[in-house]
Amino acid sequence: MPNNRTTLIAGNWKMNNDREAAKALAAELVEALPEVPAGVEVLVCPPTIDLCCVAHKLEGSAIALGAQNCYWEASGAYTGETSVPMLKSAGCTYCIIGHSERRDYFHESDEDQNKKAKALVAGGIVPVFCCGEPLEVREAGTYVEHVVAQVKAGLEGLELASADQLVVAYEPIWAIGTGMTATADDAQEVCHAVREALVELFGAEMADGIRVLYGGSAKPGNIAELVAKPDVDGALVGGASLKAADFSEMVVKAAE
Ligand SMILES: O=C(CO)COP(=O)(O)O
Repeated sequence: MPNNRTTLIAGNWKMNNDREAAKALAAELVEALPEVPAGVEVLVCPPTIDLCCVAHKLEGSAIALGAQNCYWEASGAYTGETSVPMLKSAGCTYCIIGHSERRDYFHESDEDQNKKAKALVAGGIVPVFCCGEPLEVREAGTYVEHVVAQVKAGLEGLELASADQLVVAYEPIWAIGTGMTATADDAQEVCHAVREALVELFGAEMADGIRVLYGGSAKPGNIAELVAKPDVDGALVGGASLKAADFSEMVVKAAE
């Protein structure tokens, strides 16, 4: 049965581009996507330092702005951190949390993600909550349990007034930046399990409206078959989001 979830194509620029390159990429995207196709929403997540200049370039466009990380306290002595109200005032409507790179390199826990998710929803920003298994868990065959446990730990106790207040992104770590995309069936299997976990957390009606994305070597050549799967509602794109031509092609293909 077709669902009424809007496909989300989100670019995670990670730690790439200086200020001028970030502005140029944003301007190229606005030019390439003067209108976003019906049924698709487009989001870019530049590095924190470039949020304001990219926001300026995106003004008046249909492309949304998101951050790559946040802290859960609103203000205070937290050197180097960025709060939810600060992101909001910079123009962000989304914020990625729990990316495997933050979990691995910066030792962020499920509990950290839970605090971030709650602070974001309370502050009116949509968390893009990432989950995904490393290669050894995939090979051991316990990846569904692994991802479901991350989802439950990261999102338990979160209070949602509507389904558009949360996005989940399934990103198998072995597929990130490796060129090894999960097959569309692999993506569907885990995205479906994620949705079942969301049913347990938030109830069936809410879970039916929450977008679940796939991420990991998503590109123009595989986006159509990924989003054709019933539980894959878009993609969180790394490398291919740094090229305006590739990213805009993905947006168009996701709409077809
Ligand atoms: O980590 C990712 C997006 O958050 C995926 O990165 P790639 O698309 O470069 O594999």
